[in-house]
Amino acid sequence: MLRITDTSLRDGSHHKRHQFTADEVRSIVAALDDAGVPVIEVTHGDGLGGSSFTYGFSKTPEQELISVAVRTARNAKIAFLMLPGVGVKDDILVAQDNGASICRIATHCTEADIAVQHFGLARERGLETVGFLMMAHSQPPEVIARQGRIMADAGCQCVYVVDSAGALVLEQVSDRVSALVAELGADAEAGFHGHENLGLSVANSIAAIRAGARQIDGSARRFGAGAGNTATEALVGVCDKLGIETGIDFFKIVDAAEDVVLPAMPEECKLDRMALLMGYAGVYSSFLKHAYRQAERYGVSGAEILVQAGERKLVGGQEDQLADIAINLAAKVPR
Ligand SMILES: C[C@H](O)CC(=O)C(=O)O
Ligand SMILES: [Mn+2]
Repeated sequence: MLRITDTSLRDGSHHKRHQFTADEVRSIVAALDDAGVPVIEVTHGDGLGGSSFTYGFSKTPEQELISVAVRTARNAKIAFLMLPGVGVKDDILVAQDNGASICRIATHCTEADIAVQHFGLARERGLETVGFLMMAHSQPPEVIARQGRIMADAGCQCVYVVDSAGALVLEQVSDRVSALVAELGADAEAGFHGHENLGLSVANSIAAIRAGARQIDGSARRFGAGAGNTATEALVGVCDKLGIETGIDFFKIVDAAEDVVLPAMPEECKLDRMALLMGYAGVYSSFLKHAYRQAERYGVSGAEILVQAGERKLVGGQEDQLADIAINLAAKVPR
């Protein structure tokens, strides 16, 4: 059976500027769990420890949200995300104490080695592990496979191709997933996390499944960074039609997305000019809100900030450079 992880309560945190309340988490987890979603990810958008000046402060401490999610879910497992350096090993232990059982560790797709000790700790403590190779469009399949091998050797049980920029197009997904599957063999599974910036997240997820991915991320109502993630409910419907079992009830997940998740969203995730530019230029989806903020602050074009972020090949953690680009634009510094 394909395993779908719903990340609306983690990737959606970017879109909500990390302002989830305990009540929202409670009602969304209850609805997703009732629909049969097997894994629900809950954390600050930038992972454990993300609540900060750089990334934006959480309204409710993420560990409290994790506890609420664990107490609410009857069947779903609760996962958390951590980026080594943003969070630290102790954060993993606290999340486990709060009842989370799946530890997802994300690195830029050339830097898997910074996660080795975190995978080791998570496995030692009996947590299930997932590895995220972020900005996977920026490296060819063989590099993704080599980096996946580093994660698997460190104890990662499923390595994800993460299309953080929503920039991958169909075969570019299957080529990366196939390379991972060939490299990992029986040592670990492969997964895929998509963004909708070029309107391809469901199709890309199917390409990933056909290339051998066993785990796929979705977000109900696409609640996520940029144009949002693969809509969980659309993915479930397409999987039903293709005969791919997910264990999720299509009618219940459609209702959950519309009646419970949508009311918690500040607005729908839009496939607009800014999102399309991100997909086209290969820009990290979670830069979107930061780009809007800097554009407003310095009176410059948000679209131009994103285009230059793509030219600079910025990666997650370089949010401060968006301010630098905006300042240069305002001062009309030639690039
Ligand atoms: C920390 C990022 O938001 C992880 C992610 O969802 C992505 O790279 O995409
Ligand atoms: Mn994402």
